[in-house]
Amino acid sequence: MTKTKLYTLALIRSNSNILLGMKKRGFGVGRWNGFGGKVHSNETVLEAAKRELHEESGLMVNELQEAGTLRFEFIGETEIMEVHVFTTNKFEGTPTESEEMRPQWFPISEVPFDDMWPDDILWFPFLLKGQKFSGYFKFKGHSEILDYTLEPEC
Ligand SMILES: Nc1nc(NC2CC2)cc(N2CCOCC2)n1
Repeated sequence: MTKTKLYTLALIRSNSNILLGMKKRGFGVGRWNGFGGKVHSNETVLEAAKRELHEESGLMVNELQEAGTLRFEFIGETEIMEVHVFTTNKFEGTPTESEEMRPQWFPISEVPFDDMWPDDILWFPFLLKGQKFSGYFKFKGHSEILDYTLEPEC
């Protein structure tokens, strides 16, 4: 019986730069990513996105824009990961290293896709154009996408 687990992912923009964090431990360790994680049972997805962003980067946001939804299946595992992606260019604070993440600004033209989750290069163009998206990815392990669907979502 497949079980869906909710996650958040926040991508912070500033002019032509995007803030990514190097994951220092746990799921996705060694890869650059936006900031996010599990949604707790006592919070909304939006509350979780703001909490995780602050915990992992030190940044505070009043609002986050919904950017898209990504669902991930892993061969041999029953859990589906449902990742709600958000973005904003309005934030307060200075990016600060946490136990989880080492933040760094990247020019949009220099996003280090080779050191990110393999799905990111596929949906980033939608994010950067401000076009909401919906994607489903079937992974074998943590580096091979067996197949996927990805479409704009109004
Ligand atoms: N960029 C990205 N790509 C992902 N791909 C799936 C693992 C194969 C997951 C993910 N996150 C999941 C955990 O919470 C943060 C975002 N973030």
